[in-house]
Amino acid sequence: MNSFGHRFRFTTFGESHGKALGCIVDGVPAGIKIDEEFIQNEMNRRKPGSNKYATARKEGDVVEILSGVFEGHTTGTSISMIIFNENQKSSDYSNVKDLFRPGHADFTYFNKYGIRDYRGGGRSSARETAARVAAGAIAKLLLKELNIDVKSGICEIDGIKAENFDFENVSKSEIFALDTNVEQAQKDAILEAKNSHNSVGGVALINVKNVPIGLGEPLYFKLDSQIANAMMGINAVKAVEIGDGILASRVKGYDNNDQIRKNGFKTNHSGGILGGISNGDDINVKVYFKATPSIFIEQETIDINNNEVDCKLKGRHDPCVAVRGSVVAESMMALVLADMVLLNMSSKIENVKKVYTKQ
Ligand SMILES: Cc1cc2nc3c(=O)[nH]c(=O)nc-3n(C[C@H](O)[C@H](O)[C@H](O)COP(=O)(O)O)c2cc1C
Ligand SMILES: C=C(O[C@@H]1CC(C(=O)O)=C[C@@H](OP(=O)(O)O)[C@H]1O)C(=O)O
Repeated sequence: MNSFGHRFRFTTFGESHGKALGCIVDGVPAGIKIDEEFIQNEMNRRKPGSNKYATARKEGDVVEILSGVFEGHTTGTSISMIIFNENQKSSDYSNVKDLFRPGHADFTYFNKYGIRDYRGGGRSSARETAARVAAGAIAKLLLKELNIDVKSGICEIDGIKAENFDFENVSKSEIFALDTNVEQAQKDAILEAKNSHNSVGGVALINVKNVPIGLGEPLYFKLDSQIANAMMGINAVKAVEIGDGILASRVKGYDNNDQIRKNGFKTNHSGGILGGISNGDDINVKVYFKATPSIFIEQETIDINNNEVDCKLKGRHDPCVAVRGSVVAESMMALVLADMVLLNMSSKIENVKKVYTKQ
């Protein structure tokens, strides 16, 4: 069982080759209009089997809401949602039943638990991220009420930077014509890797607009630490950068500081976060996905009895997980922000009084 969040909480259940996956979202205020078409559209943006850049496993990823919604609005009780698996092909995994795929979670799951659902990696499969996107859609509906807008896009695939995207200088560029705009050279790199039975990695950029000042709980639940935790919890994510990230360690203070005028910050090197608290500027976060571990080139590994063996995989895999992963990262950002919005309501006595005293 995984749990996430303080006020706006969610947990997911299910395995990739089991009967179903789902989530429970708790702490959602009553009265939010639930747009089921919006939720399904979010699911469709992530779902597998939609194009040649994704795994061929075809799933409808249709979400059924089981609780917490009445006459189209949240009731303040926990919202549970279920997504039935339709297209498991577990026979693809029969030859890796007793061996560990390099780069996947097989080795660590088996050593930690002594038992492993080898079918698609079970719980370690990113199929679980479907449930996160369902939960994230509820968070987005809350954020929509506050006009907070979370978007994502691909800024790099296999080391190829998006042309319209000034990756080295995020804070000055007009980057946010986003929405998973994978450019042609990047698409070609994905197909080239796929055709040579290999895979590529990539970087997604998450941008949030209309962020109120004050989100984030110092000192131990800083907004940036919560975002990093959420992003690093996504399968295949190996690094997270807030704002200019690594670049901030390479430039001088004068060039990194965002100077302030009465109508706002002149630049946004910080990624919209200072002292763990949102400063009202856009939040910009880059999420680095490694190349898909399951590839179709023969590799060396060991089996559960420590014998050295060759590993030749079958099945259906994403040649580049960053593309669909960007939607997951966007959902995780929405979940963190929804949580922080609710937590922040009690940061000042004026806000508490607004709720508890008659106006
Ligand atoms: C959206 C998405 C799709 C993924 N698809 C695959 C896949 O088809 N095959 C695969 O081996 N790994 C895939 N992964 C990555 C694995 O789930 C991940 O590498 C594995 O669980 C090991 O975890 P780690 O890479 O975080 O250490 C995907 C990840 C994401 C986010
Ligand atoms: C099913 C999804 O992606 C899966 C993620 C995944 C992995 O190892 O993470 C491996 C593949 O699983 P399978 O071999 O069972 O098809 C992908 O297809 C999904 O995203 O919904």
